[in-house]
Amino acid sequence: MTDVQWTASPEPAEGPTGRITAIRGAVVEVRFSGPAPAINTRLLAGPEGRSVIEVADLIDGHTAQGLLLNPGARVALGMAVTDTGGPLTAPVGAGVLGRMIDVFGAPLDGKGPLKDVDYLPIHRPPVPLTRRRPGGEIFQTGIKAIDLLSPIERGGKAGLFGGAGVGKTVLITEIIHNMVAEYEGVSLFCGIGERSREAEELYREMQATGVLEGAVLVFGQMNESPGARFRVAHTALTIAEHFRDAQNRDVMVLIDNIFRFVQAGAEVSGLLGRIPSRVGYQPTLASELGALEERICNTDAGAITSIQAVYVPADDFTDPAATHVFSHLSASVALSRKRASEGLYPAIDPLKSASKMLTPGTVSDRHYRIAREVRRVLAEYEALSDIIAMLGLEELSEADRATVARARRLERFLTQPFFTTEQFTGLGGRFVPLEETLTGCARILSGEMSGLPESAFYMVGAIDEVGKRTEAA
Ligand SMILES: Nc1ncnc2c1ncn2[C@@H]1O[C@H](COP(=O)(O)OP(=O)(O)OP(=O)(O)O)[C@@H](O)[C@H]1O
Repeated sequence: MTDVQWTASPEPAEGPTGRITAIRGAVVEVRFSGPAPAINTRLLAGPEGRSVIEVADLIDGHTAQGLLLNPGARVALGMAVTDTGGPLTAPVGAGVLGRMIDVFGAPLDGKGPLKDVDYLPIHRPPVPLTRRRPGGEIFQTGIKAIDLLSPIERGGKAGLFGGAGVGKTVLITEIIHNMVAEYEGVSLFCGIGERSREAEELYREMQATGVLEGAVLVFGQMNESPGARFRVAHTALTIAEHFRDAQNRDVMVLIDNIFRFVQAGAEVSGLLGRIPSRVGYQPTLASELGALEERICNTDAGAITSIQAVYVPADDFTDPAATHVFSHLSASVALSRKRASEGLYPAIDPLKSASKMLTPGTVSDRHYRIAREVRRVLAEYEALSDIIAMLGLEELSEADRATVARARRLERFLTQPFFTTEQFTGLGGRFVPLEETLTGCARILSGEMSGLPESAFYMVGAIDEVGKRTEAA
């Protein structure tokens, strides 16, 4: 850990001191002569208080067990520990805009200390139900498959689910690209347990596209301690809540990857010697996730919209981490390995992706009808796929063949070149307004385009491009 780390938080109050009596990896036991500090209290140890410990358990009235949050810092038996009397704090206010910080609020961008910030505790109860406001509006992403089949709610929570390497990070970066520039609120990106390279790339890209000024980046990447990865989401949410509550602004919180939050919680639980629960996860999974997710909500002051990438271990969508995250969301976009292997990017599975916004009263009737029809045609195609594999297309009835023709064109039309993948696909990105996506799907569904080659529909933006492509060929 760097020197700036501990200077990021305000000066520790001169509180009661204790002594370290045991060290087990990142877990430290501290004995106080007076009463032990409360759970979640921040303790400081080592030279100039550089080692930050968060109290996790109380062993008896005088002894606390805590997690060392910065692994580079050294602690030793007998070392003095100061009780700061409060929890970890996060910097909030205009001074964090345009900055990249870590879980302690320390700058990671080399631009010097944060100015013009206050500090707030990172632990807060969720907003009571009476102060919450329902959403109801749709956020356009410009990504055809998402806008059509799992529209994202303004002030809602959306999850991008997928196994390793199916395109979660690419998709979330594209959403940032398409939405952040036009978004009038504050964007907050929280990186949890992913590669540091991705953090650096995102920072550079946001700087290059000029959206960094209205954004905050908070990182606890995979090289950080489990405690830091576990708490970084709380730091990020505290910053988001402050923009909402104190400045009445809308905030978009992008999290890559919420699974790593659950995973860090499992590591912390293991370090503290708690008995694991189903599939090795912590017994407190549901409450930990609930305490975090429930903080993301709308109030009269403003809306927090959140888009979260969710890693699905071994592509098993019944994994407890994935199902628990799923239960908090208003829209879920499932990425499929099969589609990725066929090059159908974004590899969104139209039948598994869903949104509670896709109901007649919320989206337009046209949107609802077309989305249902697209799903129906694709589901029929899937049901026919075994017969096609065994007997061939020729054995199908005329009506089924027409369905297959439409489904295969729809599948290709729902692919899209991304701005953020331009360097390696060589194709310019496309932002497709919802109306154009609907028109394209309606035309394919009507059968009027079944005469055109399937390849003409692959990696296009709006439907006019299909015609232009066939004319040029
Ligand atoms: N929309 C896309 N267009 C073209 N290629 C893509 C697209 N999405 C993903 N890919 C390919 O898939 C690779 C993996 O994508 P990405 O890193 O987003 O996956 P991930 O699901 O975040 O993986 P991990 O779980 O390992 O972080 C990319 O490097 C790229 O080659």
